[in-house]
This record gives sequence, structure tokens and C-alpha cells, in this order.
Amino acid sequence: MGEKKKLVLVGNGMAGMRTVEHVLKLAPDAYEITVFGAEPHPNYNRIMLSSVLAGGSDMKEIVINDLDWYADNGIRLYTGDAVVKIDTMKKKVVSESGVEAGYDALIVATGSNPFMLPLPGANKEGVIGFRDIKDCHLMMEASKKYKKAAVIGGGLLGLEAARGLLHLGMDVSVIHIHSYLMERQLDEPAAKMLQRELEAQGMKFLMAKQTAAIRGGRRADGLEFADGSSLDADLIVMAVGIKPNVELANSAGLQVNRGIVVNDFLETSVPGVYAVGECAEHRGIAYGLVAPLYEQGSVLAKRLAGVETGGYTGSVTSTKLKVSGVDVFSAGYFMDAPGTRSMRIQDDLEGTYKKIVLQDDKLVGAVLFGDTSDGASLFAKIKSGESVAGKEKELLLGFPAGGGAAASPAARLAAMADDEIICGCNGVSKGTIVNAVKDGCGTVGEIKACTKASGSCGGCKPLVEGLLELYGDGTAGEPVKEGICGCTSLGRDEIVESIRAMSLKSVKEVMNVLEWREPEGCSKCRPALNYYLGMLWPAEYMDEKESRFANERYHANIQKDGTYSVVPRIYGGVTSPADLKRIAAVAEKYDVPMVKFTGGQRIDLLGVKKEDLPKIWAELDMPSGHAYGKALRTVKTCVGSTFCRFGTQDSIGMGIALEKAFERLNTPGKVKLAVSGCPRNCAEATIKDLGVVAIDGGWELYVGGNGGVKVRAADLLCTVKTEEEVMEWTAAYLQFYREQANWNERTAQWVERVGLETIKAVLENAEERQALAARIEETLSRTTDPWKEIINSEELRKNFEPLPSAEQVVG
Ligand SMILES: Cc1cc2nc3c(=O)[nH]c(=O)nc-3n(C[C@H](O)[C@H](O)[C@H](O)COP(=O)(O)OP(=O)(O)OC[C@H]3O[C@@H](n4cnc5c(N)ncnc54)[C@H](O)[C@@H]3O)c2cc1C
Ligand SMILES: NC(=O)c1ccc[n+]([C@@H]2O[C@H](COP(=O)([O-])OP(=O)(O)OC[C@H]3O[C@@H](n4cnc5c(N)ncnc54)[C@H](O)[C@@H]3O)[C@@H](O)[C@H]2O)c1
Ligand code: SF4
Ligand code: FES
Repeated sequence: MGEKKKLVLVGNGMAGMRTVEHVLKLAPDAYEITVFGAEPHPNYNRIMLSSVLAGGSDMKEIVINDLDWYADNGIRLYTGDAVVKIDTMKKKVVSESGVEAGYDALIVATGSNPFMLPLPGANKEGVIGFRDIKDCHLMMEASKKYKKAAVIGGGLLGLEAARGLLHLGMDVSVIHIHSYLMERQLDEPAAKMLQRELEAQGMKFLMAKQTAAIRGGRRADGLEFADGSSLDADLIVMAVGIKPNVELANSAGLQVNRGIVVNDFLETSVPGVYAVGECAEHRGIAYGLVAPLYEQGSVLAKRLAGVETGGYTGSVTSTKLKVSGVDVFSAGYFMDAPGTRSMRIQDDLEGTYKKIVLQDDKLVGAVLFGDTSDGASLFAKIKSGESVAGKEKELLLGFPAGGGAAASPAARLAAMADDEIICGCNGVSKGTIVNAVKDGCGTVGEIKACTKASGSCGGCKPLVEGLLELYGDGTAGEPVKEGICGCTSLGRDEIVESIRAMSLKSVKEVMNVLEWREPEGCSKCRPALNYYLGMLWPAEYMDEKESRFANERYHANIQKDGTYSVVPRIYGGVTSPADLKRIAAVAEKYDVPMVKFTGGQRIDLLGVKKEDLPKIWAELDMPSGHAYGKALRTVKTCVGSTFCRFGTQDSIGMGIALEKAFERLNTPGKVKLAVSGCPRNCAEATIKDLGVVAIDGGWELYVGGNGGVKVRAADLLCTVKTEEEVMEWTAAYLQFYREQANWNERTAQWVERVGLETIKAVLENAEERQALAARIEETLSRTTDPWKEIINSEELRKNFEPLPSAEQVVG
């Protein structure tokens, strides 16, 4: 073997070092390698700085290659020593401390610098970017001394910084120049849902605000805005984008636009000099996410190792916000544009949103909020460019992993194709991970070491864990265990049983004792635990409002424009002139833009401002119709024997009695009832969660019906003679559903899952039926009307006050 060539890397960061790792694998003996890093650390996972700040990781855990690794691989490393000159004629670099290193091949991987707004006062102490370990330390230190932080920029970095600062106990305001957050990754509906979720975590927002200056003496003490308002702040983090770090390349005479111009083989304008990572500009794009940079690194490594490669042709990117409790995913071209078609579903109650964008017959973009489990599959379709003609609805409603959106995480993973990418950052497919598992990797750490999957942003960790559980221990293909979400591997029954057996009494306690992976949980497990605790301990458990979706916290449905809807309870759909007058007066007084009848025979006041809600409730003086919650919604009735000539029973009376008995009941999913006065069934009782149909001399009870996305005709549960029996069977059935169903499972899914015969067997046993009815009574005896509670509590009313403007924050 001839003498080794000299490879020098300038920039000991993520892209450059990934390239070196590849070179070592492909051609371990080809180069004598020297690395210069401006930071005084070995190579670390910059992405995880957000997690360090938010308390999810330790600084020690984010080191990718420790000093021993460099030594073991024969790499000469200079840390804390920036290269200040590249001499392309003499083919050598010179560092700040005077070290000179000659090269045959030089990689420039100097990354980016945060873009610092050139504002008056921007050089004051306390004004920082968020890019490296030093910035992270500065924020941690500031949080010990100061209270108020301002983050300028509501993009990925700004929001992750703000979440970290909240975790550190600071009062955090995000100042964003646009009217909605993350406009580079999200459309407006998803961004508004995100904002509401972050507000619920305690973040404050000043939207459509332009910062004009930074106030203060030596240290910053606040911001001034272009509209004349201001905000107090002791720490100011600028997160308004990045700019490629090209100073060195410029002075060396490399061709530079926004970034260092490279071709498909990462070659710069000077022979023997390559650029990779955020500092490089390929076909006009300088990327700011690791996945494309790693793809570049892999091509460059092949080039340097003399392995054939087709070159780098550019990347479609996807992003996930790394804020615990919030699931956001965006990929490709997600905005509507001429020539594209889009489809979307938004469920304000569940707090989920999904948009897919199609061009010709291809999927070109997607935005997901609340449930991002389809992200990997959608991204695979975007990247492959395959035709999705005829499958558009399937893509929107969920992948057919044996059941689409409702399928379990394990079923979805099992149904994924082997070439689908699980780890977006590192481009690792399901097949590669499964092979690693079959080859003996028994932990996520081992899979990471072997495939790199989960080693960067960590977003794919739940999927990697899922694959480990599915294919581990030689039981390939058979689901071993599936958790209710990525935070735990425990299923619903195990959790409920543990809560009962160990007398766990709060969401936090459940997460601690049952060793949740995410200390704060997520938007799937928090509301589920809140429900299970309330169901098991009706007497003692204090509902945790912060674990509920926004609609249930505000007791009103949020509409697409951010206003709310008010649906008062109208028992059995029967109203009175006095109630109608009051509703009309309120609608006029508060300029309610629309008054509409709902499908459930209620009156809906749409377009109400949040701050008007308590006043409107007070003036209506009617109970909440719970049109926003997982609760008994409506009991629809036909006119029945009171007026109808076909009516055999008093359906209105029965409907009102049922609604009065079970209003305010918390249930795993929403519950709709109906009562028809004869088998003509004008109240459509057989597509309800529970429908009552009068027959001669009695009543039939139907269960598990649904008239929504997937229509299901209800099954006949029983035929009874008296009204008392209808009440008892209804009570027992609802309580059995409350106790047995998964949170968020409608009765239709539940009945199908457990089988009608199982439910019948329990309810036909009079003793069990009465015990269930007694348990629901205990719960019902403790419910209160949420609107009244808010009207009567000054503290609760504060949640409805408009957000303070910047001036008031100062004041
Ligand atoms: C807080 C945070 C969270 C992020 N989260 C994500 C995420 O979830 N997903 C994602 O895909 N991306 C994320 N990113 C972006 C990702 O970290 C970057 O895209 C990636 O680190 C870029 O790699 P790079 O090697 O090009 O640059 P860097 O990792 O910045 O490395 C460049 C290195 O070069 C050094 N350097 C510069 N000039 C010189 C010189 N003259 N001499 C010697 N050394 C020099 C720098 O000090 C630096 O260490 C995040 C970024 C931050 C800051
Ligand atoms: N989860 C992730 O994938 C992740 C996390 C953090 C950072 N990153 C990456 O790090 C880089 C930096 O992130 P970023 O969020 O700073 O960049 P960005 O460019 O994605 O977002 C910057 C945001 O700041 C806003 N802004 C611009 N000027 C402003 C002003 N004067 N006042 C208020 N707001 C203003 C913009 O509207 C934009 O939304 C990006 O490449 C990003 O992709 C990714
Ligand atoms: S269901 Fe029967 S009783 Fe009720 S309105 Fe229709 S026809 Fe009349
Ligand atoms: S998706 Fe980021 S580490 Fe796997």
C-alpha cells in the first residue's frame, strides 16, 4: 500500500464528522485525517441542545464521538482552534493558534451562524443566538438570575428555545414577525393549533410584531417594537434563521453565493477542496436540517474513498418540532399553489389536523398536527414520487395497516414496507432496523450504534422501539407489546390495573411510577391518563385541566378562525319561547355572526370571542351542552306519542329523562343518544352510540351505532318493557363502556372490538347491571356544570381574558 493521502476537515460538526465516519468505513487506510474545530468540544449532537435545555438530555449524553474515538481512529484533532486561512496554492490550512496542516483533500464544513438582527442595542449583554453548547450554558445561567425571556422568531429553533426556557422556569414571550407560527413549515390552521397548545404550556406570543430596538444599559432589559409598544426582557434569544458560515471560504477565493457553491459531488470551484453541510450551497439551496446534509456526506465520502456514486441530486425535506407534548410534522411542498390540489381533515376536539397536497397524481407535501404517526409513510410517498391516484382518501384518512387511522402503532409498523424510512435524519429504513434486530441488536442503543437510527433528533425513537418489540426475541412479525403512545410500552389495561392496584392518584404520579420515557408525557397519554384517573377515582380525583384538549379547557369548540361556538343544553331538543328570547338577545348583544341548528337538534352560536364566553353563558342562564367534550352530547328525539299519530311511546319524555340523568358525564369518546317513538325511527336512533326505539308495549335499546366517517348501524342490545328498565340498562351500558373502553374509542369501535355478546353477557346479569348502574350514579352525583363553575369563579374567569398586549406586559 502506498503512502496515505492527507485529508483535512475544517469544522468538527455534524455534517463534516459524519463524512469522516463514512470515509473510515469505506476506506479505513486511505487517509491520514486531521480535524479542526472552533468549539472546545469533541463532535456533539447539536440537535439535542434543545433537549438539553428542556431537561430531556444531559450534556454528556449528546457527545457523538468522544476524544478516545478520535485517538482510536488515528485522527489528529484540534479543538478550540479555528482555521483562519486556507492556502489553496500550497494546499495547506493555518489555524488560529498557528498550526499548519497540508492536505490532498480538504473538506470545509463550517456550518452556519445564527442570523442576528442588526438592531440598535443588539450587541448588549443578554442578547444571544441559539447554536452551540455555549449558548445553552448562557441560557441556563441566565435562568438562575433572571425571570423574563424574549425569543425573537417563532420558527423551529425559536419554539424549541422557548420551550427550554419555560422548563428553566422563565416567563417566556415569543415575538414572531408573521401572523402565524412556523410559516416555513406549517399552514395557518396547523400553526394556530400549535400556538394554542403552546399557550396552554405557558408560552406567550406577540404575533405580527417587528422588533425595532433592544433597550437597556450594558445588559439588555427589553425590546421596543416598530408599532411603538415594548416588552420587558432580561434575556433575548434571536432565532430568526441562519446564514452559512462562508467567511473562510470567501477569503480563500472559493466561489460563494449564499453558501459555498458545490456540484453534485460536493466539489467547490477549487480542485481538491470540498464543502459539505450547512455552509454548502447545492443547486441554489443551502440546507438547514441534518438529513440532507448526511446524504451529502455519504456522497462525498464515496467520492473521497473512490467508491462509485451517482452524485447528490438534492433532497426533499421533512421536519418535526421537538417540543414534548406537541406533535407537529411537515414535509415537502405543503402550501397550496397553482397546479396543486389539497385535502385536509381537522378535528378541533381531538386537536388533530392533517393536510396532504397533491400535484398531478403524486403526493408532494403534508402537514400533520396532533397525530404524526403517518408522517414516515407520507414522507416515503413524497420522496418516491410514486402515483397515488385513487388512494388519496386512504392517505388522508390513514394508512391501511389493517385499519387506517384507528390501527394500533404495532399494526402500522408491521404493515410498513421494508424500504420505508423510519429514521429521517439518518435515512435508515425499516428493513435495515429489522435486520439489525434479527442480527442480535437487543436495545435502542445497540440499534443506534449499528444503524445510526435514533442517533440525531431522536424523533424516530418510538418507532425504533416499536420495531424492537415487534421483531425482537426471535418473534419476528408477531406484535409483542404495544403502548398507548410512544411514552410507554404499557397498554391501556396494564395502566388502568396499575392505577387501581397501586392507588395512583395523579397524572404525574402515574408517569413517574410507571416510568414514562417522556417526563411530560404527550398529547395522547396525558388526556388518556386524566380520563382513567377520573373514571377510577370519581370521589377523589381532581380533573387536570392542563391535560385536556383546548376545547375541553375552554368548554367551547374552537372554530377555524380562532373564535368559539356556544351550544347550550336543550334537553331532548325541546325549547321554549323564553329560552329562545334569551338566546336571541345574547346573539344580538354580542354580535354573534351565526346562529345555527345542529344535527343534534341544538342551537349553536358561532363566532364568539373567547373573552365573551363567560358573559354569554351567564346571560343565557342555561347549562353547558357539552358540545365540545368527550361526554354525553345530545339526546335527539322525535315528537313521539305526544303529537305523532304513529307514536307508541312518549319519546320526548324519555329523551329528556335520559339527558337529565346522564348530562355532564365524562366518557372515553363522545356519546350521542336518540329516542324514536316508533320503529319508523325519525330520530335516527340506530346510528347513535345508544338509541332507544319504542315498540308496542316496550322499548328496544340499540348500541354501537355511528353516523360519522365510518357509518355503523347499531346492534340490538335488549328489549325491555318499562322506562325504569331503559334507565337502568342505559346506565349500566354507559358505565361498562366508561370502564372498559380505551380513551378516545367511540362505542362503535369498542362494540366491534369486544363483541356484542361479551357486553350482553355482562349486562344481562342483573346483579352486575345494578352494580354498574350504582357506580355511574356515584360519578354523576359529583358532576357540576362547568359554565356555572367558571361564571362563579374569578380565578377561572381570568383564563378567558384577552392576552395582554405588549404595552400591558410592560405596564
Ligand atoms: C438547537 C438546535 C436544534 C436543531 N434541531 C434540529 C433537528 O431537530 N433536526 C434537524 O435536522 N436539524 C436540527 N438542527 C440543525 C442541525 O443541527 C444542523 O443542520 C447541523 O448541525 C449542521 O451541521 P454542519 O456540520 O453543517 O454544521 P455544525 O453542526 O454547526 O458544525 C460546524 C462546525 O464547524 C465549526 N467551525 C466553523 N468555522 C470554523 C473554522 N474556521 N475552523 C474550525 N471550525 C469551524 C463550528 O464551530 C461548528 O462546530 C438544529 C440546530 C440547533 C442549533
Ligand atoms: N426540529 C427541527 O428540525 C429544528 C429545530 C431547531 C432548529 N432547526 C434548524 O435550525 C435552523 C435555524 O432555525 P430557525 O427557526 O432560526 O430558522 P427558520 O428560518 O426556520 O425560522 C426563523 C423564523 O423567524 C421568523 N422571523 C424572521 N425575522 C423575524 C423578526 N425580525 N422578528 C420575528 N420573527 C422573525 C421567520 O418568520 C421564521 O419563522 C433552521 O435551519 C432549522 O431548520 C431545526
Ligand atoms: S319515529 Fe314514529 S313516533 Fe316518532 S315521529 Fe317518526 S313516526 Fe312519529
Ligand atoms: S428521525 Fe431524527 S434521529 Fe431518527
